[in-house]
Amino acid sequence: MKTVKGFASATVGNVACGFDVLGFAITEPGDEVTLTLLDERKKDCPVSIASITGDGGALPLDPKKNTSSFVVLKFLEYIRTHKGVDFSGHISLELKKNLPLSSGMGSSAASAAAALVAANELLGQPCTKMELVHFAIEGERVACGSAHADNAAPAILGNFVLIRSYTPLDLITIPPPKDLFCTLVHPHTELRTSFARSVLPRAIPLKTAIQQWGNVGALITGLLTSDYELIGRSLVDVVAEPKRAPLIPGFFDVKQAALDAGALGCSIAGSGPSLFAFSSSEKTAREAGNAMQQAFLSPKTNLDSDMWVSRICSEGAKIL
Ligand SMILES: Nc1ncnc2c1ncn2[C@@H]1O[C@H](COP(=O)(O)OP(=O)(O)OP(=O)(O)O)[C@@H](O)[C@H]1O
Ligand SMILES: N[C@@H](CCO)C(=O)O
Repeated sequence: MKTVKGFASATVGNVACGFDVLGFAITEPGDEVTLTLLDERKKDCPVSIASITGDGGALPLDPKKNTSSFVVLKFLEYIRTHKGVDFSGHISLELKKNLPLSSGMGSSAASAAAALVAANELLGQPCTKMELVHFAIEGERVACGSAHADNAAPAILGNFVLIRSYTPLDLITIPPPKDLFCTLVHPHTELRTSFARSVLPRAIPLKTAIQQWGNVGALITGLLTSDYELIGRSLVDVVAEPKRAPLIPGFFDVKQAALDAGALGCSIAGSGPSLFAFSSSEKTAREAGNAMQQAFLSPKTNLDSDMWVSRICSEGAKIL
């Protein structure tokens, strides 16, 4: 009986201006998926979920509905049709859910990415990490109805990932500047990605688009040249943030608290309700996080929160 444990960390989608085209991974927290290879197939499905812990009973045990098992099913189908690997055994899956659900921290993608690296290892690495990204993206469709890649791709590949094109998928990995630190603050409230997407406009004025793609280009330049000041002034989102900010209690106060504490910039993490901030030192990143948590605790919002300070993860999903 062979057992493999995979790990994938939280990710931040959009990075302010890069709606659905830019995301990055942090080093912790993350989800863990343990896969055990059994000789005999149970029922007619090659994957079953033996246990899920840390989700308070919220997540589906149906292998076609949980992102972790769903993506393994897609992976098995792919290696049968494209790699000639006809898997006749059974995979039993245990999910240790460390990321909060509907948090904006790429929770559904982390489960999928951890399961995929474990499945790939279990079956002798038939796929590259780049191939695994395709299945992880399909997992996002199961989670929220939209196959966006800005959590799934960095969850597998690490670093910043820019999605130049979805069809065909063209991903560009961007290593982080040396002294860039991320503060992630998760207020204790949920916001479903599917709902946060439903409030967005279907079309945007050309003037708005011009502002947005100017910032995306500048942010990428800032990352590639380690120009922290440029990174900070490019963290501007005129498309999603104005529509989603009202869904996050105290958003503007929390963002201002981060900036006042010296952060380079601050915006919604993915679809929220978490916020992320960038700083050019760990000390400032911690001070920004403390200030953001205090702002969430103000009488107006009175929300407890969790905070993580991390460098950008350059490793991606891994075997533990
Ligand atoms: N393994 C899983 N982990 C988390 N959510 C899952 C998982 N499998 C299925 N889901 C479903 O996905 C939904 C949560 O996804 P959602 O995209 O809202 O959260 P998120 O991943 O934290 O957000 P974001 O993509 O904004 O970072 C829930 O409805 C949940 O039932
Ligand atoms: N790009 C996605 C990320 C979800 O975490 C969105 O903003 O809906």
